[in-house]
Amino acid sequence: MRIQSEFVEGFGALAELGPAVSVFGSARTKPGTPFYEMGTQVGRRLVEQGYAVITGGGPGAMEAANKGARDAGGASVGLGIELPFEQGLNEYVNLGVNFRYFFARKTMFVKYAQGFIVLPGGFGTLDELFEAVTLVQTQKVTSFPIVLMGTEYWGGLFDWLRGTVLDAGTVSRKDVDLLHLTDDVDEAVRMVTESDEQVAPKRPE
Ligand SMILES: C/C(=C\CNc1ncnc2c1ncn2[C@@H]1O[C@H](COP(=O)(O)O)[C@@H](O)[C@H]1O)CO
Repeated sequence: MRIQSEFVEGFGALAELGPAVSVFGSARTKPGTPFYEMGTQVGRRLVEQGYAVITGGGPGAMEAANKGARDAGGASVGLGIELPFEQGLNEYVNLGVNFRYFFARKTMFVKYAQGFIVLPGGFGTLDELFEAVTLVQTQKVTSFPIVLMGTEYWGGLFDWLRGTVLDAGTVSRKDVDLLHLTDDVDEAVRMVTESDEQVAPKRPE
């Protein structure tokens, strides 16, 4: 069965990955733009801190993070998805797995990551962001940090959640505090790695 084999293949490919951070972001971010540069820096810094980088394996911000990770000599994972306008995995992926089903792929983003960094993005990125935060909120996964990068880009959403949504009582203070916001790559990487050290202080060499 195709669905089952996607889970089996994904688990098999990623089982030995070691510590990793999933990086989400727009498929439309163009090389040479500030957000693309931010993505490459994130990929690079994560690898320098001993983490593999997991992305959707596509163009834009995903490619940027994979490029940073690959150029820094680290594991650069791409979880590709079959789409009608598919472009294949970007050239900076050095461990790729392809999926037909979004839900099998999403399981891999969460199961093998110790944190999430979210670059500016559209519907796909928002879907991945809120899936991650819902799983943490409902304690279906360990409480991983979720860091949004780009204060100007995400500021409106962040303020809306902390204002309208919190005031309406549809989320709790604890829920909105799961999300962090910064422009600083080192701070973003520190937030995900420091929390991981607290959760898993000893990792086998
Ligand atoms: C839109 C274009 C190509 C799409 N190719 C994708 N390849 C892999 N993963 C993708 C793709 N598009 C979306 N995703 C996933 O959603 C997130 C980005 O979505 P957004 O709507 O662009 O923010 C990303 O993290 C992927 O996991 C042609 O440019």
